[in-house]
Parts: sequence; C-alpha cells; structure tokens
Amino acid sequence: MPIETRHAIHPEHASMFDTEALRANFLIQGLFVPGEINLTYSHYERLVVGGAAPAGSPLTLEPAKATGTPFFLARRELGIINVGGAGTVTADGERFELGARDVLYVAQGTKEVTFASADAAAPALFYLVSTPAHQRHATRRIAIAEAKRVELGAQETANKRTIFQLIHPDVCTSCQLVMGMTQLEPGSVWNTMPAHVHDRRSEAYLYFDLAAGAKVFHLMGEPEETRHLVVGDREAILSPPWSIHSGCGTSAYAFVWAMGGDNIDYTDMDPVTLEMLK
Ligand SMILES: O=C(O)C(=O)C[C@H](O)C(=O)CO
Ligand SMILES: [Zn+2]
Repeated sequence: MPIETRHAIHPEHASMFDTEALRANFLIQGLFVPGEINLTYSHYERLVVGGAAPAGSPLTLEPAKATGTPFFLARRELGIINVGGAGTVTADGERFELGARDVLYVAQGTKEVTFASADAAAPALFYLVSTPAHQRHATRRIAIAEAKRVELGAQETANKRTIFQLIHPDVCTSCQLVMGMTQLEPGSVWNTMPAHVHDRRSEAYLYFDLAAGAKVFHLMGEPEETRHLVVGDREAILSPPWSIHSGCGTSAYAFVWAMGGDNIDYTDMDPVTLEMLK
C-alpha cells in the first residue's frame, strides 16, 4: 500500500515555487489505480488523503509505518466517499453498501477495513480522508440524501452550487474530520469565490465528475500572493492553513472537501474579498 509523504511548506517558500514544485507539493494525482490503495500522508494536520479502487478482489487498508500504530485506524478516524460505481466497505466485519456519492464515517479503533466493487466492469472508487482521532465515535453510513444542503452563489456570477455537508456536526459526529461535497450547476464554474482562509484548519479537495478533457484552474496561496494549479478529473489538492482554495472550471464539476484542525465549525472562515486578492 504505497504512501507518499508531503511536508508542510512555509508560505514564503511556496511563493518562490515554479509550476513543477507547486504541483509536486500540493497536487495529488493517480489516486485511483485499479486494484490498489494509494495514500498521501500530509504534515498539514497529518491529513491522509487517498483512493481505493478495488477491481476483481477486495482491498485491505494495511498498517502503515507513517502512523507508527499497530493498525491504520488505531489513533485515526476515516471518511470515505464513493465517486465511482456501487461498492461495499467492510469495517470490523460490518458490511456497508455505498452507491455513488454515499459516505462512510469509520470509527477510530476499527481494526480491519476492506473495500470491494459490486461490478469490476464499473468499479467503485473510494476517496479516503483520515485525520488523527483520540475518541471513538460510531461508524456510520451517510447516504448523500441525508446530507445537510446549503445552496450558494448565482447563475449570473457563474458560481451557483450546492454544498452537501456529510461528516459535519449536524449530521454525523466525528473528532476533527469535517467532510462534504459541492456540486456546481451546469454553466457555473467558480467554487469558493469569494474565497476564504481558515488558519485553524487545513483542507483537501478532490475534483471529480469533470467533463471529458475539462480542467479546473485551482487557486491557492496567501490572498496577496496567489498561484494556480491546473487540475484534472479525480485529482486532489492540499490546501495549507494559510492558503485560499478556490477554483474555476472549464465547465461544471463536483468536488469533495475535507478538513482537519482545531475546530469542526464549518462556518469558521476568514473571508477574503476580491480587493484583497493579488
Ligand atoms: O463551494 C464552496 O464554497 C465550498 O465547497 C467551500 C468548501 O466547503 C470549504 O472551503 C470549506 O471550508
Ligand atoms: Zn475552506
């Protein structure tokens, strides 16, 4: 089970990066390789971000040297969202069926987690985000229909979108993981604009359901020192606590957002006005 480590970068260092260095530090590609689990261990909040793409046979979340624990979730919690075909996740023997966009919150202390596709020809693609956790909250399946929905933006500003809050205090109890999904309306392309930062939490985005060949120009950096990453379908980005995280697609798309840090208050954001951006 490959795990790549990404170190935390100081914003003044990041502002000197060229395209290649920005991508090497903040873009995550190749999450969904058939028959594999691929993880990235970030030193921002010790967020682990990855993908499990079971093909013919189930895949097991293995212990990792990066966590130094006897099993992966010994001192961690895990959020899983299925961005592919139907599949199942089994957590300590309990089987959960996850259709497209359904979520599973997996409790700290869960010893065995396995992933399977219902049909290898239309494989499940499980996007995984894990944060450190020191208290056990119940494992729970959250159907996309159970999400708390927040409508934002307008067609006139090309940012009409619905936020689905899934692992969120109003929906599912967790230690520090907050996770959900945002769907852009057809013709809307901007996410998280106006932008914000939240130094108390780091965030990761997985962009998915992009049209064939479409890209998202993801904006990052301190508000007065922005940079961009050109991101493709099923690619993720790491957003440091000092960074905005916004994006403009060449057409509509969806993305999974997930956060860890000092609080689980989704609304705790410091707004960044357009005048502040450079
Ligand atoms: O479209 C949006 O706006 C978002 O989805 C914003 C993210 O949820 C976020 O940045 C939460 O802190
Ligand atoms: Zn945010």
